[in-house]
Amino acid sequence: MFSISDLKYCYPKNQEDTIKGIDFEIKTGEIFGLLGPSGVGKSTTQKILTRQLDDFRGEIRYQGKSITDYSKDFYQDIGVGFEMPVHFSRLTAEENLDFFKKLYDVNADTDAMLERLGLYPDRNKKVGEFSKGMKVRLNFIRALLNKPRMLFLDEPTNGLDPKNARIIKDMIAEFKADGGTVLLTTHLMNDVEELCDQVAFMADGKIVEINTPKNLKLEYGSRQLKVEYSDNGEVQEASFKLDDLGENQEFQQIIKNTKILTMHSQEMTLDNIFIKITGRD
Ligand SMILES: Nc1ncnc2c1ncn2[C@@H]1O[C@H](COP(=O)(O)OP(=O)(O)OP(=O)(O)O)[C@@H](O)[C@H]1O
Repeated sequence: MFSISDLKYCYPKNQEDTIKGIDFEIKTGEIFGLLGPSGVGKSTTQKILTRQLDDFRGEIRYQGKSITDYSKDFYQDIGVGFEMPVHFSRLTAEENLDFFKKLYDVNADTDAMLERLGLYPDRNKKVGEFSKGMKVRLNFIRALLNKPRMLFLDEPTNGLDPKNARIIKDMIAEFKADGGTVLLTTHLMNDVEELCDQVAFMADGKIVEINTPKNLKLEYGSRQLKVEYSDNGEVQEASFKLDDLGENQEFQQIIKNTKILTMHSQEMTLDNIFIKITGRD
């Protein structure tokens, strides 16, 4: 759906490129996670792909055509959830949505979304009186109000309580199930693990790794087996490499002569992989 080749970008007042030649592809129907520590260029990449920043170098193709060859029809196709919710604070939630709906050919049922995200009772309240979490939820509805085919989300669950974060994640998964494609930026590795088909790690304006979450865990995981056993009434713990369990005498001895309490293969968490790849917490 999106194909990005050798993308570079320098902010007008900066000396150095913020995006330093990145390549990736987002396939139709997948959720692609763009990850990395603060300041590496994730939001800048999103802004370029959504055509908020021009003057990039390299090539960006959407549905096979360069994004610079699209006119306003490009915006009919995409939905964008900015990191910082931007609303008209003197208008009500409903007035905000009605305003933005007028910009599009097709409109979604926003009442149903307001209901689902618990905002329907407050739809006639001025957005200036909304809490941060309410603004984030309204922002998400705005991203979906034109029934987009491609959704750009920058930290969509930021500042939400677990219940509302759950609803947003369900809605993202449903969007994908209905054939939608998503570019997701987040710091929350649980969200990545749950939602993303592919992830790209950025560090200092470059992509340093692209893979599926599962492959990353296999590649970076320690592949250890942790065994908890009872030996003469005393609880003990031991870890073994999964790869040579068959030949490991100590492991064989524990299996034969002790009572096994628990046994778990140890996977690397995405949080640890993130730190390992990007070198930053
Ligand atoms: N308008 C701007 N003018 C100049 N430099 C900018 C501008 N916006 C962002 N930058 C710089 O570009 C770099 C990348 O910023 P960007 O917002 O893309 O990072 P990010 O990875 O999205 O970070 P975060 O996770 O904190 O949102 C940073 O060094 C930032 O200071």
